[in-house]
Amino acid sequence: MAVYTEVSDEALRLFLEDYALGPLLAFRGIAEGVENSNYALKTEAGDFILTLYEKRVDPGELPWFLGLMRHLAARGLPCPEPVPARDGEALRELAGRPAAICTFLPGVWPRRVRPSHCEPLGEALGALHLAGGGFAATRRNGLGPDAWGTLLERCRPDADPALMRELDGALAAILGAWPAEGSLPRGHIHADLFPDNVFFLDAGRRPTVSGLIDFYFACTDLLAYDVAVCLNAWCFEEAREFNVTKARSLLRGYESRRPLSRDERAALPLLCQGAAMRFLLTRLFDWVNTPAGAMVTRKDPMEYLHKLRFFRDAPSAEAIGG
Ligand SMILES: Nc1ncnc2c1ncn2[C@@H]1O[C@H](COP(=O)(O)OP(=O)(O)O)[C@@H](O)[C@H]1O
Ligand SMILES: N[C@@H](CCOP(=O)(O)O)C(=O)O
Repeated sequence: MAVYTEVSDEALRLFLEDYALGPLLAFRGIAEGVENSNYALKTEAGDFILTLYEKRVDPGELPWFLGLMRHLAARGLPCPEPVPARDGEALRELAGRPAAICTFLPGVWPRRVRPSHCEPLGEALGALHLAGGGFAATRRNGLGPDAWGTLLERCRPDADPALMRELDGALAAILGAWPAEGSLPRGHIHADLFPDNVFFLDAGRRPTVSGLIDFYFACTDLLAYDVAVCLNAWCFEEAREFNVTKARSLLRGYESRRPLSRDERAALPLLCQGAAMRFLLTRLFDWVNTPAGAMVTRKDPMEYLHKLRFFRDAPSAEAIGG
């Protein structure tokens, strides 16, 4: 479910009067997604996505997200491009919510990740990091290492004490070893580049990336941390074993655009533990705080406990594909 705010035909008609997109041809709510309300929109000018930003997105940060997407799209990255209205403004209001229209991207996200998806994914991530280079404004990572301790405390009252003890130990080890400020390259990262945020056109044996979406966790942080997020999200099998072939393909693709430094490569097992901790904690928080009966599918935190343990025990960067 991801239509939290309904839009009436009349409200949409009035909203579209501000744009030069021609008459409306079709309009439907999109069931996928969890954060915002998304609608597919077709006008004489083509296909678009209308997003109404819901409570978890800070309206003050929307200009940064939309600005980054505009910057990346202008540099050829296949990401949604905010569409300005006649007055030049893309960020507007509809049904009492901040709202924007973005370009529609073709393709589908892979329900089952194959090794052949991982190299093009890595290339697209490397391209994103390079293209982000010229975007001057920065955004702090609100779900970075300095937020994990607070998140852990917020989970503690409702979580299993043995799990909390394990996470206390793991978090202390991760934070104690985390790369010092300035020691690894930084830039704009996606920070949530999971399979459901990457569209492919499945052209035979070599799928091609046709879209990168959902930039609403994007921020300015260690570039290699984004690689670590992808190693977590793309390189484990259903039965939870790590697939080093997928990891090597991902890194090969990434390095074809942006080679990792020796220090970045050496830091990968630690960054992967950090990324596993981040998704474990947000999932755990949502797990204990989602009211019974809410129309949202909760994601399994324990999947990330398993990944955290795997990366903690990895003997070297080579063991995880680096
Ligand atoms: N630019 C786009 N082009 C095509 N489809 C899109 C686009 N943006 C979003 N979608 C569709 O909307 C769904 C939810 O989008 P997403 O950004 O993941 O939502 P949320 O932020 O609520 O999790 C996607 O799975 C996709 O089907
Ligand atoms: N990728 C995160 C959850 C964020 O969901 P999204 O629909 O906004 O990508 C996770 O798997 O925990």
